[in-house]
Amino acid sequence: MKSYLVGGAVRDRLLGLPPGDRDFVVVGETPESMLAAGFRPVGRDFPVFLHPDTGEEYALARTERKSAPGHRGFVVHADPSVTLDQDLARRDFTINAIAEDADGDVVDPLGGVRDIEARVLRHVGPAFVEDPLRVLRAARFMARLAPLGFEVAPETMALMRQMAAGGELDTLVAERVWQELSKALSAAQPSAFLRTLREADALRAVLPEVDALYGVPQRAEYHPEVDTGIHQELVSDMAARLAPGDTVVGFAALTHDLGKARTPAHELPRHVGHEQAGLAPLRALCERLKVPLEHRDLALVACREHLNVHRLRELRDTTVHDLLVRCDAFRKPGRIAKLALVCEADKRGRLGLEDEPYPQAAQLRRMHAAALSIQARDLAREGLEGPAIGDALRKARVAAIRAARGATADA
Ligand SMILES: Nc1ccn([C@@H]2O[C@H](COP(=O)(O)OP(=O)(O)OP(=O)(O)O)[C@@H](O)[C@H]2O)c(=O)n1
Repeated sequence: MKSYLVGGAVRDRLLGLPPGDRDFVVVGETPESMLAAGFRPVGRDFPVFLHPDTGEEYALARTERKSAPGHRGFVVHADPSVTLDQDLARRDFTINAIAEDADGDVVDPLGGVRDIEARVLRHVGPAFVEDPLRVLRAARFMARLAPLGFEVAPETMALMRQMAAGGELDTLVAERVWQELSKALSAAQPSAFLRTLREADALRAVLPEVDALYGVPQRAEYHPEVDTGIHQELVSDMAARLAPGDTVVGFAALTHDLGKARTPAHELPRHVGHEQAGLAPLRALCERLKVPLEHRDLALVACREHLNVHRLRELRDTTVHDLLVRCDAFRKPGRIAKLALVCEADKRGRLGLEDEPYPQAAQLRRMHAAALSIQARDLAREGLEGPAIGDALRKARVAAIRAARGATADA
C-alpha cells in the first residue's frame, strides 16, 4: 500500500513545532481493499479509515467538487486513479499540502516548503473559495503562526474578502465556528485570529458581539490603548500567556467586556454598568455558537464579577463571601483560579502595562481556599443541625476570609 504523511504533521515538523495528529493519504486503493487490509471505516462523507494497530487516519486520495453554495454539496471523487498531486491540489493552503513518503522524502508540487521558509500562508488554488470554513482556518492558523512571522498572502486575503462579502460565512454551522475559535484561543496569539478576520471583513459575520467593540473608546488614563477592540486583543493574548492552551480562560478573557459596546454615546468613554450590560450579548453568542457549558459559565462569571475582583482589597469580607457564592465556588472549586487568571489578563492586557503586578489574583485564591476549607460536615460534627448549620457555615467562612486577607503566602 502506497501511503504518505500529509497536512499538519508534515507542516509542523518542517516548522520545528511539536507535531499533533498524524494523517495519511493512500493512493491506488479502494474502500474494499482497505477493509480487506483490516482498516476500519470512519465517517460517511469522506473515504477515511483507521489503521488497525495505530488508530491513525488514512484517507483515500480524492478530488472534491462543489455542487451547492456554503458548506454543503461536496462531491467527493475517490477512485484508485486519483493521484497524490490531485489530492494535494484540493487542499486549503500550500503549507498544508506537503506530503512525505515512507522514506521521509518530501513531495511538494505546490511550493509549500518555499512558503514555510518565506512565512506565507497562501491558498492552493481557486477551489479555496468553495469552503467558507477556510476563512476561519486561515485566521486560526495565523493565531498559531503569526508569532513565527507568518502573514496571509495578499491574493489569499483578497479571496477571503470575496468569500465574506458573498455571505458564505453565514452558512457555517455553529460547531465548526466554535471549533476554529477554540483552536485560536488555545494558540499563542489569539489576537491574530481577530485581526485576520477583521482584515477579511469576516469578523462581524461570525462574532458580531466581539466585532462591535472595535472603535469603542475607553478612558485613556486607565486604558492607554483606548480602543476597546484593541484591549480585547491584548487581554486575549495575555490570557494565552498566563494560561497557555486553556480555552475556558481564553474565552472568558475574550468576552469579558462585551457590554462596552452597549454604552450610550453620551456616557463614553466611561462604561458604568458594562458588567451587567455584557451578559445579554454574551448569552446570545454562547447560544448561537453552542459554546460548551464550562466555557459559558466562567465567561458569565468573569463578565459580571471582573470589576469586583479588581477592587477585592476594598470589598468587605461578607461581600467576598457572597461573590464566592455567586460564582458557585464551593461546588465548582476550580472556577476561582480561572476567574483570577481572567481578571489578571484583563489588568495586564493594557498597552504598556503588561508587567503590572496583580496581587488580587493570589489574594482571591487564598480567600477562596480558606473559605473552602470549612465544610458543613465539620459543623454537623460539632452538633449543629438544620438552618443553624447554614448560618454557622457562613460566619465561619467569612471569618476565614478575614484571616486570609492579611496572610502573605499564596495558598
Ligand atoms: N477545510 C479544510 C480542512 C482540511 N484540509 C486539509 O486537511 C488537512 C488536515 O486538516 P486538519 O486536521 O483540520 O488540520 P491540520 O492542518 O492537520 O492542523 P491541526 O492538526 O493543527 O488542526 C489540512 O492540513 C489540509 O490539508 C483542507 O484542505 N480544507
